[in-house]
Amino acid sequence: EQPTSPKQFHLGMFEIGRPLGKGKFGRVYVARERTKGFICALKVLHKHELQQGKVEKQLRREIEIQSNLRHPNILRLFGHFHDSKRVFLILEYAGKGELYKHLRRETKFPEWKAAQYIAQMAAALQYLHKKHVMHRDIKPENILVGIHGEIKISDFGWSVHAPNNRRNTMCGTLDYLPPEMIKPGSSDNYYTEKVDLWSLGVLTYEFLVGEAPFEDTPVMTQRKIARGEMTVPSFVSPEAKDLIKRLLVLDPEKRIPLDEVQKHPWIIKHCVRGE
Ligand SMILES: Cn1ncc2ncnc(NCCc3cnc(NC(=O)Nc4cccc(C(F)(F)F)c4)s3)c21
Repeated sequence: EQPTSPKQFHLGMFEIGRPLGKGKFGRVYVARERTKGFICALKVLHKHELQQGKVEKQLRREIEIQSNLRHPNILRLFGHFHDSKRVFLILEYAGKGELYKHLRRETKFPEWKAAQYIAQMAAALQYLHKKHVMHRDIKPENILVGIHGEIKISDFGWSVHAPNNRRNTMCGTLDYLPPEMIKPGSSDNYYTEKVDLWSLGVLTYEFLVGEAPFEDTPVMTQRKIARGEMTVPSFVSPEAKDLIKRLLVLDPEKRIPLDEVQKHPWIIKHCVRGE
């Protein structure tokens, strides 16, 4: 009989629904798999754009890394297929869409909500780091919200296995880059998964304040990051400020580890046990 999870997918298997958004490299649609009515998100990438962007290897790495990840706060990549012109990613559908849209609409999150999101991020990052995978592009734009309000880290297009001493020129915002990825390279400027701890600190700040801590012109942002120069507004609670300060530490080795993030007083205060 028909194998339950056919390894071969093709476009005819899906009924395409509304567009969910468009990224740099392609669009995403809700899709329903015809035989079982299974709802997913289908990301369509155009091969010529991937070739022009010289990112085919990155995409293969993303597919390889993400197909082995199973965590409630990490968006699943169920499979992929291609036709003559396009590559398709079959992704878990996040029912409440993009987190950054919620953040922009609400300006900033109340401390209880920010703490729950950061606790879920820390759990997902702990799972990733145990597999020596660093995401390297943690920011609100890469976080989706599931139907039950849980967050899902997504878009592993920049993830790699740690440690990594190749400097991929990152595109997009500088706001989330840690100092060790900004400093002009001494030869041994390799970096580890601790880069995600810095980004978690930037994310905590942005959830509570509504803007990134080093936001400025590109040149000034790089300088502020390299010096760890930022101020936390007085409306942020002392506990939240303490966690931000322990994550935004210039020396990667001195950043608070993820298991201590999950036991931090600010997280404990807002995350009801056994929730
Ligand atoms: C908006 N939205 N709302 C609900 C919802 N539910 C699920 N998904 C959504 N959106 C898609 C989220 C993504 C997940 N994984 C991605 N991966 C990727 O885009 N990879 C990728 C692309 C181009 C180039 C490269 C390369 F080569 F550079 F590596 C890598 S995008 C949803």
